[in-house]
Amino acid sequence: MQIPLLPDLTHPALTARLQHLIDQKTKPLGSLGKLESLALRLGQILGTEAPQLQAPQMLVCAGDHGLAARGVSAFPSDVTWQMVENFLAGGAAVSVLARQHGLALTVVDCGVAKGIAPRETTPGQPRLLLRKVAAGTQDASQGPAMSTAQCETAIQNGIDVVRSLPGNALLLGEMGIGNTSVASLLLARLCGLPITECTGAGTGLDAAGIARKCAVLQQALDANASATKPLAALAALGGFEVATLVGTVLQAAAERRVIVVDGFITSAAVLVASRLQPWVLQRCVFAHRSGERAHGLMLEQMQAEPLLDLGLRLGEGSGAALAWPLLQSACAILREMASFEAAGVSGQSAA
Ligand SMILES: O=C(O)c1ccc[n+]([C@@H]2O[C@H](COP(=O)([O-])O)[C@@H](O)[C@H]2O)c1
Ligand SMILES: Cc1cc2nc[nH]c2cc1C
Repeated sequence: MQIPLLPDLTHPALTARLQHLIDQKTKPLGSLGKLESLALRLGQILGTEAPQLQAPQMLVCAGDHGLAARGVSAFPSDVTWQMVENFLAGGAAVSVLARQHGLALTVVDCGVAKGIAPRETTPGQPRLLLRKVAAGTQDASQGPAMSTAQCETAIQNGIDVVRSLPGNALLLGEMGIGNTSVASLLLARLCGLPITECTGAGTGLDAAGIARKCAVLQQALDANASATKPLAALAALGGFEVATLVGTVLQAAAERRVIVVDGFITSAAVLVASRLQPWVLQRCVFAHRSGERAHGLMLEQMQAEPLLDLGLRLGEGSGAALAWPLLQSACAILREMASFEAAGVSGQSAA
């Protein structure tokens, strides 16, 4: 496995030109709020004053977790494969939203416990890729969830999947019963935070359930105490879908694609990727702040400002899909909105 190298995208001349263009549009300075910083970022990522999003790809990575047997989720592991089938059949939230917004949907079996049967690819329909490293991870409360080799294979799978996809925008989603535990563990380990601050309800645990989850997660941290570096932490505490996502983030960032990050779990993958290659964050748009308690904390650790705050806590890429029209609008504003000069509108404020 070779971690892709990323150049720094900071380009003061382009940034200044983009900011000037945005400021000269027919509107009071700053009045389009976060859409303005979004437009600036998209221009920087795509390296142009006239950004155009092409062939957007929604990638949903799925995997199962040995930890789930310890009662850390409100749902059983079988829901992972059942939802994969639902994604492919077109009935899940992400299926509906991807259809609505014209996002090509690819579901990747990164390590679902049950065998997912291959199927024919029909153009315009959700696609299945089988990249299963193993049938679920080991129980991280007893030792490493993955071997180093398994973790590297999953990262490489993510790199290869992105290489095979067209377009210049990648929207990230995931599915895996137990994977809020993975995200909490990675946040605690990589940011040095107490597990109680990093742990929440996931699919719907009550207060007593969260307390039990915290106790199990503390055991996982203790059982993997020496795994402190990003890759070691990912192997010891992570999941196959999270490691695959790390690979997709690294590759998409290296190719200068726009990366639209969904919720708590996809953000955890970005956190790991950014510890391997800090410039990754320049290529990311954080779609929303999840209702999962520690997501705000995780975003703060990356100094990330999410676009939406709708109380979503579904995952699947649903928040990324919902934010997509904002990215399209930001590009259209940059490309099509008139300047004061072109429209003959007086650009001087009276004050
Ligand atoms: O994306 C989020 O912020 C998010 C927050 C809570 C739950 N989820 C989804 O719920 C599943 C994990 O929850 P849990 O309780 O099984 O750890 C997994 O399939 C995620 O897609 C996702
Ligand atoms: C039903 C269900 C759907 C999901 N989608 C993403 N995570 C999920 C978890 C559950 C339980």
